[in-house]
Amino acid sequence: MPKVLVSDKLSETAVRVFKERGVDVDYEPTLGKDKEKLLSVIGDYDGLAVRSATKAMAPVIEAGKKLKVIGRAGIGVDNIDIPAATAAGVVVMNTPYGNAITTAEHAIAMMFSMVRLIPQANASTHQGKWEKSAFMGTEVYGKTLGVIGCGNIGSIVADRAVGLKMRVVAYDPFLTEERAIKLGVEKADLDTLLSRADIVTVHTPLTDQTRNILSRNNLSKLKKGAFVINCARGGLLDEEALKDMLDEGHIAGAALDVFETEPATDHPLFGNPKVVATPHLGASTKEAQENVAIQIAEQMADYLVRGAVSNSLNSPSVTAEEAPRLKPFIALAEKLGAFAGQLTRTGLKKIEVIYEGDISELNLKPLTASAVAGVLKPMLSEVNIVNAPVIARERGVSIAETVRDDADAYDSIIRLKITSETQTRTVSGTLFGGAPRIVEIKGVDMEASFSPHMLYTTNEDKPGFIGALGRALGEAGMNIGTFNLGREDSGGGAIALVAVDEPISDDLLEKVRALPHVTQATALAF
Ligand SMILES: NC(=O)C1=CN([C@@H]2O[C@H](COP(=O)(O)OP(=O)(O)OC[C@H]3O[C@@H](n4cnc5c(N)ncnc54)[C@H](O)[C@@H]3O)[C@@H](O)[C@H]2O)C=CC1
Ligand SMILES: O=C(O)C(=O)COP(=O)(O)O
Repeated sequence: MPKVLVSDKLSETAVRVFKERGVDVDYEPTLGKDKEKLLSVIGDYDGLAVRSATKAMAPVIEAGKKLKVIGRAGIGVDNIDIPAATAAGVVVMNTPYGNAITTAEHAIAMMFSMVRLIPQANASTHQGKWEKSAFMGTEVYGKTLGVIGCGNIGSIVADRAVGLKMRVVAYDPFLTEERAIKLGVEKADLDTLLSRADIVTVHTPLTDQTRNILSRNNLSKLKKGAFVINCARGGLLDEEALKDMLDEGHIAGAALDVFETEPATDHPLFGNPKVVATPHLGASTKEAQENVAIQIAEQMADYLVRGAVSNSLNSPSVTAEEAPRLKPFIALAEKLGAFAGQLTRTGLKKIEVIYEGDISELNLKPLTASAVAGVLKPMLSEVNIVNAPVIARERGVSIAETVRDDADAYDSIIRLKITSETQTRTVSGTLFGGAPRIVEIKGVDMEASFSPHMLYTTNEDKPGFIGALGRALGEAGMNIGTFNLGREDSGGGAIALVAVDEPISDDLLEKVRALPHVTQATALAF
C-alpha cells in the first residue's frame, strides 16, 4: 500500500480520504517546519502532502528515494522545487481553485480593514478609549482598484470590487479583451494601472518574472495617497521601499497577508499604524481548508493507486477514467521504447512516436512520455514519464508525435522511429489480449510478446542458422521460451527474437556473435 506523509496542517479530513482510497498516511502537521526531521523520514514515503510551511526543496526531494508525488493543498507552489521534482520524476500537483474564493474574500476584507482602519480602531476601543476622531477612513465607492494578476483570485477580487461599485483596472499579460469585458474590468499596462489606481492589489504567483513587481520604482509611480494590498506572496513587493513611502506619506496604507520571510515574527513594518497585517491567513477558512485537503488527498491517491494525474504542474494529465484504458498502452509504449533504447548505441537524435488506429483517440501525451522514458532508461538510471521529455530536451533529442487514423491489420498500433547519428530504427507494437506485443522491427513483420530476458539477433537468411542458434543456447544450458523469426526477402536480412529463462551472459553473447551469418546479437531485458 502506498504511504503518504502529511507534513503541514491540512484538515484531518485528508487522512480519511487517503485511507478510503487505499493509501496509508502519517499525519504530522508540524513536521514540515523541522527540516532535519523531514530529511530523515521522507525516504519512507511515496507521497508528501504540504501547505506553505513545508519547504519541499531539492535536498528533501533527493532524500525522498521512494517519492512519487508532492501534493500542495493550496495554490502557490513556490515552496516546492519543481525542476528538482521533475528531474527526479516526482509529480507535483496543487488544488488551483479550492481556496481562491476564500483568498479573494481575504483581500477584500483587508482592503476594508485598511481604508477604514478597523484593526486599529478595534484595538483602541477594546482599551476603553473612544477615539472617534482618530480613525477617519476612505470610501471605496467610485475609487479605482488596480489588480495586478487577474487569474483565478484576481478575477474574483475584481468581480467583488465591481459589486462594490469600484472601477477596476487590471494588468495581466494573459487577460484577453473578451475576458476583461466579461469581468467588467479595463485592461491596462502596468504603468497605466499604477498611475490610475487608488488601491493596488497584487495576485500573481511568485516567479522570477514577478519577483519585486511592486519595486521601489513601481511603487513611486503610484498616486500620492494610494493604498497597497498584498495577499499573494512576499517577494512581490519591496518591503523596505514600502516602509519608506509610508513614512514619507506617498503611500497612505498597506494591507499585508504575506511576507518575504515567513513566519514573520519581527518586521520593520510591525507596529506601523498605517499597516494592517495578518499571518498568511488568505486561505484560512473552514470551507477552503476542507476543499483543498479533500481535493489533494483525492488527487494524490488517484495517482498513487490508479495512475491518474490531475492539476499537475510538471506532468501530462490523465483522468481517473482514462487511467485504466491508458495503462496497457503506457506499458506497450514503454516496452517499445526500451526495445529501441537497448539497441541504440550511438548518439540519439530524434524519437518519433506514430499512433495508428483507435489509439489516436486517446490522450497521447502520457504515451509519448512513456515511450521516451523507455528509450532513455537503458542509458540513464532515474527516468520516468515525468522527467523523460525534459531529459530528452536537455540532451538535444527531439520528440515528435504523429497520428494516423487507419491501422492496417490491427485496431491500434504504436510505431516508434528512433533516429541516431548512424541510423533510423523502427519498432511497432500492439496489444494482444491486453498484453504488449511486437508486430514489426525494422520493416520486418514479427509476432512476439515481451519477456524479461530476450536475445535479439540479425543475420543473413541462410540455411542452418536457426539450428546453430538453438544449439548454442542449448549448450549454454539456456531454456528457450519462445522463438520468433522474421525476414525481409528469402536470402535477405532476417531477425530472430528469442525469449529465454535467464539473463544472457556476455560469454554466450560472444558465442552467438561468432555463429556464421550473424550480423548482430544483443541481450535485451524488459
Ligand atoms: N495568501 C494566501 O493565503 C494565498 C495566496 N495565494 C497566492 O495567489 C497567487 C495567485 O493565485 P491564482 O489567482 O489562483 O493563480 P492564477 O494562476 O489563476 O493567476 C495568476 C495570474 O497572474 C498572471 N501573471 C503571471 N505573471 C504576471 C506578470 N508578470 N504580470 C502580471 N500578471 C501576471 C497570470 O497570467 C495569471 O492570470 C498564487 O500563486 C499564490 O501565490 C493563493 C492562495 C492563498
Ligand atoms: O494556496 C496558497 O497559495 C496559499 O498561500 C495558502 O497557504 P497556506 O496553505 O495557508 O499555507
